Amino acid sequence: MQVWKFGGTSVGKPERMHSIRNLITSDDQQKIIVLSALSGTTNALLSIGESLKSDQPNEAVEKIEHLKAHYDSFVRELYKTNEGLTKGQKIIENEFSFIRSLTRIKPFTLKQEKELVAEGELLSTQMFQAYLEELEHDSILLPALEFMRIDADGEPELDYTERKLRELLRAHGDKKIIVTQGFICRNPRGEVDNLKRGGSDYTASLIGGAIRAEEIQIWTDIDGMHNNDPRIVKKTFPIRALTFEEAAELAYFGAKILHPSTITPAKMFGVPVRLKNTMDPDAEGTLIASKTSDQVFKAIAAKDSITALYIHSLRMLNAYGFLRRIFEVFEKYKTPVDLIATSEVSVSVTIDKTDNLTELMAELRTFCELEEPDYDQAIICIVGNFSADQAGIALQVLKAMEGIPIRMISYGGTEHNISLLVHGRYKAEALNALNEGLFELKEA
Ligand SMILES: Nc1ncnc2c1ncn2[C@@H]1O[C@H](COP(=O)(O)OP(=O)(O)O)[C@@H](O)[C@H]1O
Ligand SMILES: N[C@@H](CC(=O)OP(=O)(O)O)C(=O)O
Repeated sequence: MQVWKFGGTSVGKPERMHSIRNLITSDDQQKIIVLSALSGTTNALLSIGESLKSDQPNEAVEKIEHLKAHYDSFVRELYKTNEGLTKGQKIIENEFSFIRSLTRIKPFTLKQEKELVAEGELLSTQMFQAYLEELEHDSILLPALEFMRIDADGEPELDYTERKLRELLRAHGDKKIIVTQGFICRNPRGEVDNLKRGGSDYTASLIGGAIRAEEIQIWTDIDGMHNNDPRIVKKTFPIRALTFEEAAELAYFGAKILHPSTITPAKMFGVPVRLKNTMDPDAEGTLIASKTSDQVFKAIAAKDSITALYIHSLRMLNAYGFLRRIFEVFEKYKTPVDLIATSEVSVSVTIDKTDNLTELMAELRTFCELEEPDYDQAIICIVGNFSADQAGIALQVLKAMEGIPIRMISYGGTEHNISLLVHGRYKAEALNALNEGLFELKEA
């Protein structure tokens, strides 16, 4: 069985839903179809939540009716028959009456916000499955809230998903097309929760891993993973093959096409991930698996809003145990460290989670000297084959970066990654300079 995920842009218009129906029914293979919310919906729901949090119910109601009008016209174009349309309208009435009911709950808490934001996927999947039913496709909707759960740390419980999905598929596994929601899940309290923004990719790979799928396909609006961020750099091109490790680095360091955690479950069970373009289904896309090409420079990504901490030992030279003590503090405050640069008496690290920064820094100050952190930094991550025996690789990178100030460099952590820390204001310049300096670009 394959798992296919369609993102917001792929379901964002009625004609796109028509196209994905053609895609998923073009062969006879059984598939699990994971859908995101219609593009713009998650942001619209979060904005309604903001109005409710700031106790502005009238503003929220206005936003709700505006969003509902969009869905009303969407279903008028989606369905072909009166029966289908009536079903679609009923789905919208039900879900919007729940959304309206949230405006009466005071105070509006995080629990309600999570319920509100889940409506995007609940709407898109019900509407799409009703459309499949209208066309008499052999399909069923499996509620993700019945098999997707996170633990107290927000980590998905893969064993639970595996067990629950096995039961559900035993009961409904004869259906050709099994539709489910991306992004949403339950938490240990049984409440509705989610896998964070862009989390539908993660849902697809968790399902793919849990059922040991033949392949996971992520369908979006571009022909695969590009060698650089196409939103910032003009001359980018798709990469045909990446290893799990390379793709994970790129996703973690900002390649928005994939949620940062997507690769983990796929890699764990060796399930290949293929990135495909809904607007151009014949384009080859990118295959993420165990093999790769031996090209030196493969791709670049950038991660924003990074904070750099500069930590100095009070004991100066030969201070063994110093690193352990520092990292225990990061562990205590559940703050992952991305880049590290060390000298004999100092360590510089970067973090992107800063919710405990004041406490973390206060604790470090009990045994270290700290400089003022640098905020608004960007990590530029270059992925490729950087064999330790090959000369000149770092030189090429630094040459391309000539004229752009670099704050930190990480080289040698693996043979596949070079990371640079620059101030956020140099991010676009760095991505463009590296694109020109490291790739042979064909004229468009
Ligand atoms: N390296 C990259 N390769 C391809 N796309 C990228 C890359 N970096 C950023 N993107 C952006 O990711 C977008 C697709 O991701 P996303 O908007 O989350 O899609 P979806 O709504 O289908 O989930 C593309 O339109 C592209 O602008
Ligand atoms: N709808 C959610 C989940 C998601 O993954 O969306 P998309 O596939 O459009 O990135 C979000 O906007 O975050």
